[in-house]
Amino acid sequence: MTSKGSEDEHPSVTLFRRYLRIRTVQPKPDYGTNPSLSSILLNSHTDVVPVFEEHWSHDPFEAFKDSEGYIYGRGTQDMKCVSMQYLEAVRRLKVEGHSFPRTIHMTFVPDEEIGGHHGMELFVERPEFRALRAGFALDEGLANPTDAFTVFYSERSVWWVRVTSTGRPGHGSRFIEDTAAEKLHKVVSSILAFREKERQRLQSNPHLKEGAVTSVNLTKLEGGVAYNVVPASMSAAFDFRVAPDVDLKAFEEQLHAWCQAAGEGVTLEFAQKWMKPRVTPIDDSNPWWSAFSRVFKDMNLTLEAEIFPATTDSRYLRAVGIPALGFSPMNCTPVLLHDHDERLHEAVFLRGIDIYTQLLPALASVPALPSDS
Ligand SMILES: CSCC[C@H](NC=O)C(=O)O
Ligand SMILES: [Zn+2]
Ligand SMILES: [Zn+2]
Repeated sequence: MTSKGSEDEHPSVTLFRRYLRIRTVQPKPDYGTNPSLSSILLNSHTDVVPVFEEHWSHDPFEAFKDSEGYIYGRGTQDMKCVSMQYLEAVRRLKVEGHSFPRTIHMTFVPDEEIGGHHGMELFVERPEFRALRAGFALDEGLANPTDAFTVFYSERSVWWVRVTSTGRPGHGSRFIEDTAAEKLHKVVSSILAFREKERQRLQSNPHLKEGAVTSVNLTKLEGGVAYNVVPASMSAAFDFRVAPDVDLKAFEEQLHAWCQAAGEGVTLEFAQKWMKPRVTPIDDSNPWWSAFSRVFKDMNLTLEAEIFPATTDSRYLRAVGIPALGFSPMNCTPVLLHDHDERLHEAVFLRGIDIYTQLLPALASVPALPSDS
């Protein structure tokens, strides 16, 4: 038999022949990996967000595939596709007998959808994580409805803020002075005016993408006991996503100033307050970026670099000094993460494996860097 190995060959013989193909010839033996170099980390989270089954065309956990090839399911985009593409690309490269100077690690982590506080946030502090010696990481991105692919080099800081307003209570028929509602209304107006300013700034500049401006939404209003009782306290909750170029200290002072301007007894508290925005450089000063972007050039694929509008586990990786890019290989695909009828075309999924099969050798072959020693 002269072929590369066949189905009737004993698997041990196939392995032996694969080993023989690795050129471990002195004086430059290709031993495969160089463990003195930092590794590549392929991260994905395994949890998914809840579903409203009544709004789905198909059972969201059946992985239904329609006659055109669209696969429906929670996690098809966010981000079970990526976990499986990593595995399939690595499997393909191993079957083909490749080895690279840098080790490739894959992590499958929990709890990302609820902030990663019991997942990646803890993991990056563990000795087991440090032992991976990750020099660069890939994590999730978003689909792109056009022919282009999007890559994310930073993300906005999540700030969840509750403003509580206290004031004078009384009978609902009276003109009571200094009510909680009036003061809360002032703060809500200030914050929503800021929201409108940022919205306009985004809308009027075609060069700005969503992640480059700060967003805020009023997401909860709480308080009150009865129609005819003026309450002593009311609160409003806001979901801020602060752009990475914002001075966070000054922004926090602005929030306090809006509360103070509304009157006495208006305070704020944070339910989430990310204070470590980081940006992975996307120019040739960053050899990881050079390797990553070169693959897209070579494959003749368009790449658009953006700031991730929400949060991912990449923030924890970047905060401990690991350059990370958020990338989910889905072009020509509407952004359906967290949505009803989340779906992905099987051809896009398969193409993604091809892309990782090109990307991983390039990243795992980045020559030794000063940061490796
Ligand atoms: C701070 S916990 C929130 C995490 C969530 N991540 C993905 O959707 C998000 O809302 O961005
Ligand atoms: Zn996700
Ligand atoms: Zn998600």
